Amino acid sequence: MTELLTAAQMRAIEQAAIESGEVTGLELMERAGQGVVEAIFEEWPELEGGDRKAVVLCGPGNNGGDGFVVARLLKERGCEVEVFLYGDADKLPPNAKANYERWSETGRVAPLSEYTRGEGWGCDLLVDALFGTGLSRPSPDLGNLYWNMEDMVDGFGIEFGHKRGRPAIVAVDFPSGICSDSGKEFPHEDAHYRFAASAHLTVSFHQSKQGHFLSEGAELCGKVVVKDIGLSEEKEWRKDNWKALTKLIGRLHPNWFRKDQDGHKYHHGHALVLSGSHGSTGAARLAARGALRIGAGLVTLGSPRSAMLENAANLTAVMLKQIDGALGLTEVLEDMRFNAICLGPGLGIRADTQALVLTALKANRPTVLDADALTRFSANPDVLFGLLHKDCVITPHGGEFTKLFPDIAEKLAAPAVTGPAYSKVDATREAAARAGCVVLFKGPDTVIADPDGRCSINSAQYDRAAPWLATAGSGDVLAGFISGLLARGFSPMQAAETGAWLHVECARKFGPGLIAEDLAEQLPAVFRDLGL
Ligand SMILES: NC(=O)C1=CN([C@@H]2O[C@H](COP(=O)(O)OP(=O)(O)OC[C@H]3O[C@@H](n4cnc5c(N)ncnc54)[C@H](OP(=O)(O)O)[C@@H]3O)[C@@H](O)[C@H]2O)[C@@H](O)CC1
Ligand SMILES: Nc1ncnc2c1ncn2[C@@H]1O[C@H](COP(=O)(O)OP(=O)(O)O)[C@@H](O)[C@H]1O
Ligand SMILES: [K+]
Repeated sequence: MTELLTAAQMRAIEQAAIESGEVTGLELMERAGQGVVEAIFEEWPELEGGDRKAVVLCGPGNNGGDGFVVARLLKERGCEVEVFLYGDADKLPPNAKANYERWSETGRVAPLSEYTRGEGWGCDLLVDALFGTGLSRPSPDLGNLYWNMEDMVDGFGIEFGHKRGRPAIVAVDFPSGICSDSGKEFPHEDAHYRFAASAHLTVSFHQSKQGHFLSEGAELCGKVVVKDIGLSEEKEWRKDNWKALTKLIGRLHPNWFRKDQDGHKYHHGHALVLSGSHGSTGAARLAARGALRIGAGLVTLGSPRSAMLENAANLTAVMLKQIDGALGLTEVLEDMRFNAICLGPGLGIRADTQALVLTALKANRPTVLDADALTRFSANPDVLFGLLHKDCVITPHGGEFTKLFPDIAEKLAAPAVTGPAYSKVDATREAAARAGCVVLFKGPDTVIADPDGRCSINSAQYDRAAPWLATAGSGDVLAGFISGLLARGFSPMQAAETGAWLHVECARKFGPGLIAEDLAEQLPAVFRDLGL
């Protein structure tokens, strides 16, 4: 897993390195500029040599300082470079000022208004070094520029390489206008057209930042490349701060999923999934099949009497047991071999769902609550929070999250006014602390947090985009995946992270045309690809 930093964490790491004498701020800025130029030519080798023109837009802080380094290095590599500054050169921070002066020895710096007033783009490469991690408020006067950049990113590729006027756009650290912690744009009522820049390529430093993977961040960054700027491993700092670090879930190791060669089915747990009544049974069957495919030794679907025939006609490897209401569930759970429970998909939001949830939670087994098992508590979430325990995982989508945590959802939905803005990471952490269990908050940027503050993002963005997951029932399959992993003995956090990651892998394996039934059927191929 990779760690994602906030602006404050990046500054702390930078500060620690500078104070230890390991590096100076000016050296870091030079390496950042070098990293950007390296990434540009790696992405577009055709920009090297020949008659190429670059425009570099520099801002009033250190992001602008990186821009002056980029301008100098591009010029050294043979580009014709024009530089525009937003703000007052006399107020630049010291390192940025030093690089401004260095550039000024060989080139001119014009005010940004000269560029934005001009006709067309007039370059092959546009470097956005206006704002990075220090952006703290909206920039209404840049709305028009941002809007044009979005247009350029959308239209890119048609004439690039043939006709000047459709530049490749590179963002230094972030497309300007995005909050680096939350990925939100800073809106402003006076802004024209757009609130943040767009880019084809974003080059960041040392480690990715949270905002590259949250909210609008991923959409506007294009592609993110992270360049090493020689900051050390900062082991001490990490030891003190590990809980506050957000992880990006990456490729999982096959050992994670292997089954012992000599184990029998009860070694891998027995998951119980509760079905809704007749006519509402498909969701639970999707979850049950997901739990079985992901490796639970046994999976039983608990069905009310009214739906027994319907379920029996549609199940083979998944077993079926009649469970009528909370009393029936209490009796079944006397069998301690049921070591994971999944409730919610298709369960309905009547009072009997509440009774089932309360019974399941009192049994104190690893439990996944999804869909109706969450919605049922919209009017009284505190009743639910009072019973949830540390072995639970709840898996709300945006609507369910809002019903359970209305005040947190309101903060998350509020427009960013000052930076750093309240993020989906902040929201999920706060929700997990309140619920007292793992919360998996769905979306292309699925965020998972536990009550201790550990947090990770499962990204279905960039080259892991999986828009076909937005299909009815895919969340039910995820709930099943997580329950199956709980049955196998994964901890709630591990089960949620692993289930979410495999869910996206399955969607990508199948690709366009995916429907929920297809997801679990991709698991064998995904496991094989992992080397299992
Ligand atoms: N940390 C590191 O390790 C490294 C960092 N590096 C680079 O530094 C960047 C961070 O630099 P940074 O902190 O100077 O912030 P930056 O993004 O340039 O913007 C702040 C400036 O903008 C101003 N300002 C803010 N909002 C505004 C608005 N709406 N409209 C107008 N002005 C506004 C704000 O003014 P103030 O809020 O103080 O009034 C301040 O002057 C980082 O992204 C990376 O590129 C690399 O060199 C490598 C090592
Ligand atoms: N555009 C998208 N890109 C990636 N994943 C998505 C996207 N839209 C939805 N998902 C994922 O699909 C699943 C949908 O779950 P949910 O909304 O509960 O659906 P349902 O209730 O129909 O099963 C979640 O895991 C969510 O993260
Ligand atoms: K930028």
